[in-house]
Amino acid sequence: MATAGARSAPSQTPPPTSAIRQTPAGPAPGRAEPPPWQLQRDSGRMRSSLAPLGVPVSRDRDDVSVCLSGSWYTPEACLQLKDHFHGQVSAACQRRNTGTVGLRLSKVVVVGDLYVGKTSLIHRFCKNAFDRDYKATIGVDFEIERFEIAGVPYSLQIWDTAGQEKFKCIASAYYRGAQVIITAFDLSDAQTLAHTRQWLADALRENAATSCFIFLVGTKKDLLSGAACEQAEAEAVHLANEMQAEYWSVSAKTGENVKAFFSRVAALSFEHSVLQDLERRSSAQLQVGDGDLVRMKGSSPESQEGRGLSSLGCC
Ligand SMILES: Nc1nc2c(ncn2[C@@H]2O[C@H](COP(=O)(O)OP(=O)(O)OP(=O)(O)O)[C@@H](O)[C@H]2O)c(=O)[nH]1
Ligand SMILES: [Mg+2]
Repeated sequence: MATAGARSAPSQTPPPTSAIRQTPAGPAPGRAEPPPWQLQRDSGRMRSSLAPLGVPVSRDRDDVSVCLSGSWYTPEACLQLKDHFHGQVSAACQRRNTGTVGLRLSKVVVVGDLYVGKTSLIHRFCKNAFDRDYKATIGVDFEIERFEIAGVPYSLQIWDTAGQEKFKCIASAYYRGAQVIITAFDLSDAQTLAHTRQWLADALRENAATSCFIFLVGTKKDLLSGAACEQAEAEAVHLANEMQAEYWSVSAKTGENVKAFFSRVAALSFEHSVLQDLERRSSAQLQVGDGDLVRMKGSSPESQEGRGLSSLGCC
């Protein structure tokens, strides 16, 4: 597999408050970079937590070391590589000052050709199950997955959309409001990779590119090996670069990389949500602060009307 750069879509420059660092090169082969979160199973559900914050220790390194190990890491596709949450996010988590983030659902939309394995990928993650038989998704379906990240509850609403043409108009009605877009293709079918451009374009028609994380995910990794796999991945990494997407390859059948992939999705969107919330609250506070200043000067808001802001100064 490979992790490659996520884009938090704006331009390629991370927003000022973005936690995601661009890393010029990956860790040495076999040396796992300390992951920012760790995974726990809780009643069959995936949970992720960052504990303790900022301390480079993981009790469950396997998935992350796979995705970051040198043999899979592809720096040419990597726009950003995350190894720590943004300082403001860590601090907010420690102070339990994450606002409404724990109450909201972050929307993840999975798109791609029929039969590429979108439903299977989601089921592997959410239910730890795999079905060999194909049952086409009709329209859309969704799963809600709850996490705990750094002690903060966090939920992803994962939308599974139909790849069949006849259901496309139903499915596309659900693209709007996505925080994460996952474009999936079958590693053993080059056509499905070529089609991901169109799938992404369709999803972005309903979403501001600057507000989404985009992933390109090659499925059915178990079907390929050796040179064929390398070739397929090289092409995918190339396209991921163009899309400014982060590339992963997974197998719903064996479970390879599935947990690590969704953990990354959760971590990135969690961090983004917390930063957004902090920004929103600090600008709201600024506005309230202005009002307080007016009152502190000893006059009612009404009496200030008609007086310019300059008249509120201390002199
Ligand atoms: N070998 C292998 N087969 C897989 C894998 N993932 C899915 N499949 C098989 O591929 C077929 C299609 O999988 P689905 O998950 O239903 O595909 P989909 O993308 O949801 O299809 P639509 O709902 O029609 O868009 C099924 O027969 C799955 O068992 C995988 O990782 N490895
Ligand atoms: Mg499906």
